[in-house]
Amino acid sequence: MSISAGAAVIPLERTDAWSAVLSHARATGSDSLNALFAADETRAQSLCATACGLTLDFSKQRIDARTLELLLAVAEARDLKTWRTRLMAGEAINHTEGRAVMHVALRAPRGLPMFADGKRIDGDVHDVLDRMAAFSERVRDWSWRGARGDTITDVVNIGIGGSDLGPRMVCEALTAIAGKGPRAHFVANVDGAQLAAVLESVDPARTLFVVTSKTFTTQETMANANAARRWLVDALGAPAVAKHFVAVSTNLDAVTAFGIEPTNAFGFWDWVGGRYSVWSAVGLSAMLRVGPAMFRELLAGAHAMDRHFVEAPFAQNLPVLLGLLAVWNQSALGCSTQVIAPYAQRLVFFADWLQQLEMESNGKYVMRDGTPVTRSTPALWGDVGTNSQHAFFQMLHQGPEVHPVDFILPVKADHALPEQQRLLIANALAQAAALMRGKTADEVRAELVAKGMKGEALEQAIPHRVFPGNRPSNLILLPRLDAFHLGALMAMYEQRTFVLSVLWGINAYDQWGVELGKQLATRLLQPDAKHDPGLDGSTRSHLGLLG
Ligand SMILES: O=P(O)(O)OC[C@H]1O[C@](O)(CO)[C@@H](O)[C@@H]1O
Repeated sequence: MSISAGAAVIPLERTDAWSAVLSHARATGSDSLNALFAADETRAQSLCATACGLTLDFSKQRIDARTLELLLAVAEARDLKTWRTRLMAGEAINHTEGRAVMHVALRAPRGLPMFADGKRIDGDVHDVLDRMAAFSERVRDWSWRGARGDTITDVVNIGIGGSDLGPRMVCEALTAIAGKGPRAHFVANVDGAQLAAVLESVDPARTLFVVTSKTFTTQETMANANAARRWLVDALGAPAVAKHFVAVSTNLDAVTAFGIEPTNAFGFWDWVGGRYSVWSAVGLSAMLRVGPAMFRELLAGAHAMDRHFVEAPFAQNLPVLLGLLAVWNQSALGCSTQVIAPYAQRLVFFADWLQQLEMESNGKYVMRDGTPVTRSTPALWGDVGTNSQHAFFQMLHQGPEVHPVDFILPVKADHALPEQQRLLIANALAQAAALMRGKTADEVRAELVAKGMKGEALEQAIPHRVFPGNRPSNLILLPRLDAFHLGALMAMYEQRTFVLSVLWGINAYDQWGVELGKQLATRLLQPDAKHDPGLDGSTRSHLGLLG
């Protein structure tokens, strides 16, 4: 059953529910966060929700109880419940491609009936998972041998976008607690520097390449996979490909054409979007590194969050709250970007993963019915704390625009350096508090006078040291960065992206915007490109660079 593309979408900003939010915002707009906390010390408890072990403290958002009520009414008015039902039922909500969106089925427990476009899919999902697990065990227990009989010490994932960012992020996040396993390497960039560096560091006889590509046609991935195969064949001969290459794809014909045996191919389906695919066979490289048991824990955490998303009332529903707050910050407060600051070195690739998830999903100029969005969807960016405090936090504190921050903090560390964990936690809390409280000119003056400054020097110094404050943030706490809580965290953001798409009236599941550049790159590589009348003079003048 497909969703009608023609159904007119009313922009969020033109709905009565949103007008009510804005009227309230105008009436309370001058209330600072400091004043809101002074008036109600309990807001830290009342503006807080928990699920699957995660806590979302949103008391440092510029809202009061009434704002929240009105935002929840917006979710109702945008028919979020109906859309959620359509998503979970496997209807073809990706109407521009006529596809269901069923990454939730990839993490559902065995036996739970799941459907895509009316067809039951959970059996196929678990068949592939079981094959991945069996294969991973063989590599990890050293019964899988390379062409010369060697054990596999290194796994190289070749893929880009969703075929890279998810497994790379999960590997980085969980390797520290995963115990022994092959080393995992990730090659995404068509810049040969990345593949060359990896090939220099591994032994062909002990290396397994996992070519990961939903389409198996992506230019960068196929160029890297072909180069890796040439390198392997040069070292070990053509028959070695069968023992050193496996593939992950929905396009099994192309996999066979590449020369990878069907028994070494792990499939998935067109109802899995690339940026939502880490839960599928796309997670194979991560599973090889962390083991099937830990990978299944990741899936269990994500499934727990899916259940929470479906079952919890909106007022306590983490993805719903995050989506509403993001829309509030963007459309009511005019914030054009959203910052992600995980206070966990092991989440160093989290913002990268999330960027593709959010911006490839909701970075659209039209709504579902093809009419323009009324506001741009916010850019999302970030990096780990505390490093980012010494990079872009200056702008967050004193820049002219407000950029709301999600602070993500796993509380208990898995290393034996407790004092550093205390420092990390103190820094995360301090940054959120500083963004909110700011520092007034009077406070600065008092500090400088106490240091003996006076006169013109004092007056000139003051504005540079003032912090405007009143800058909103969420604090997201995980008890620990283990597979279950990582899965829950990722699924929470995936569902937040879905909520945003519903509030804005966008189809989050196509990505036509990546096509034009790809087409042009292919045209530029044609021998007669310099005669291509469709190319501008500037681009044509640089064609000589291609040699
Ligand atoms: O897995 P594939 O088909 O190689 O695609 C890689 C990536 O390219 C895109 O299609 C465009 O960037 C992403 O959606 C996808 O994750």
